[in-house]
Amino acid sequence: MPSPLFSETPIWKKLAQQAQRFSLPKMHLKHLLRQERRLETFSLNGAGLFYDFSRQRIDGEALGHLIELAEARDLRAQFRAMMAGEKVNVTEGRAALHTACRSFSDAPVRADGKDVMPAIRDVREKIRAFAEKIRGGAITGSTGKPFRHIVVVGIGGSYLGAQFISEALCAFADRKLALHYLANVDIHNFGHVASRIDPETTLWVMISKSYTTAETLANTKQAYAFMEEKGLDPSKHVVTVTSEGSPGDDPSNPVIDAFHMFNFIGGRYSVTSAVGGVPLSLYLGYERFEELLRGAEEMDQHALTAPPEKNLPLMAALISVWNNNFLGYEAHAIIPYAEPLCKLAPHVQQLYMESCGKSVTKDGRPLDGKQTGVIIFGEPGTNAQHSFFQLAHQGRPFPIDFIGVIRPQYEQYRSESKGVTNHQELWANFLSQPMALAIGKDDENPAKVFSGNRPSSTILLEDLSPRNVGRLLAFYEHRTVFEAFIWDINPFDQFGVELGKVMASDIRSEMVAKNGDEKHSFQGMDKINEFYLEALFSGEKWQVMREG
Ligand SMILES: O=P(O)(O)OC[C@H]1O[C@](O)(CO)[C@@H](O)[C@@H]1O
Repeated sequence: MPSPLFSETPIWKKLAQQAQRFSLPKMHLKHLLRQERRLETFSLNGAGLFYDFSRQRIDGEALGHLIELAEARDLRAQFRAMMAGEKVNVTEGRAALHTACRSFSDAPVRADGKDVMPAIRDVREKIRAFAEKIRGGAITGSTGKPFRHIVVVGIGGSYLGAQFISEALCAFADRKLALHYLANVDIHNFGHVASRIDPETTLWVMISKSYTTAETLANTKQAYAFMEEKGLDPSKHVVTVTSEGSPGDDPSNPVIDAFHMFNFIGGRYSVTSAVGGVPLSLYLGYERFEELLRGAEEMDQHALTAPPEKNLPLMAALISVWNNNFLGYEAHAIIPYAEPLCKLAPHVQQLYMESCGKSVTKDGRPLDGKQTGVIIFGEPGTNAQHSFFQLAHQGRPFPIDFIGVIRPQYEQYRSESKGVTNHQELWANFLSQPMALAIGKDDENPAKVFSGNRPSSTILLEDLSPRNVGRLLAFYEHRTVFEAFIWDINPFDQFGVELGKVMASDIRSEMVAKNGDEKHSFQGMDKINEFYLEALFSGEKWQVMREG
């Protein structure tokens, strides 16, 4: 029996009624914030994170109904099924076992009846040994020099997670190693990287689960041509991370080493597999990668075992659904007041928008667009304050996650300006922004009125250690899947990326024909694309446009 559509459940109706109360002036956040014990009532501690939702447009009654929602949709049972290896990715007939990647327990985890843990432990061990050899100089490039540059080639889930973590933890990185990312097929990305590396001391890490992704294959070819042009032997400069049996898992194409990821791990959930493990262990050392895994494991266990009213990612999912489906916000910003988390928002953007950007339930029943994910974006504070916060304060409202860190990674720099350290200045803003958004301000001049009543949550970490970053990573992963479980959508497939790829393939065929025969005509294509292809190949139409 499929579960009823969320919008047809009694709890949906109750929540919709609750939401109406929040349009009353007395429910403005400036009043709600005066409630006694507001912070204590609407905040949680768990797995090393503090999650404060006291500045959300919520009260005890609405919260009670949200907890009821968690029970009505059986969220923890769905999460348990995911962690136990059931085929929760129903449209692709697969398990979603990213949590197994960071399990250090002796308990088996079965997918298709087979314990996946031995293979996962083997990969971890292989990563540890490999990273030690590269970092210690036991494996060198083809001219015998130790590696000093790592170029990670991959896109989407085979890139964004590693980039988020490597930025977050770069204070711990080996100073002798520079890390570069080559994701975009745009030749500017390659040119930029090529101009910053020393080819002889460069290790290329090719990451692709499928090894069919056009951008990654094009960049891999470019890298091979570059190495050969420099007289280097690619087999001594390349390592691959891919699925067993993929086109890249090819023994006839020798590489220094090959690491497997598994089909039960989705790209955007793969940073704790070899996808993140190889580049992060090279850059930070395996021990730090393992600390990250242990932090993620703590959050996994918390999400699995804590009851809904104490469960951080589950509560964050409930709040997000409340904001989206019942209060009508269509976007959500992630604003870390911590520069090392500068790539958190792009990572969560893919994680969440690829997972929750769906239009049907997991068994194919149509949903209206308002019943699935919102638009995620973000930038670190205080930079965000000087770019788009004008709109956040006086334009269209959107909920925000403010993320703060008590102790910075660089505690040694303590000079003061206006009587405070840089970190204290950062905190003054980190504290003022959610308050200003919530409370607002009246003014005789309408242009200076702040309507307030703009919701936000605050997430606090003690520091940016690998363990805490792992906890944060898993918090957002679980928040994402809990939301999907509420809507009954599949957060593990991504058919929405296919149509554009197919169309690109048709256009590519036209380009191939033109490259082979300059007389090839684009006539017969749709008129708009004909125009652009003419512009690309001849420049004439562009000329016409400029003259016109
Ligand atoms: O690891 P691959 O197979 O190269 O895929 C890269 C990315 O492309 C996507 O399929 C979407 O375009 C992502 O889901 C995936 O992470």
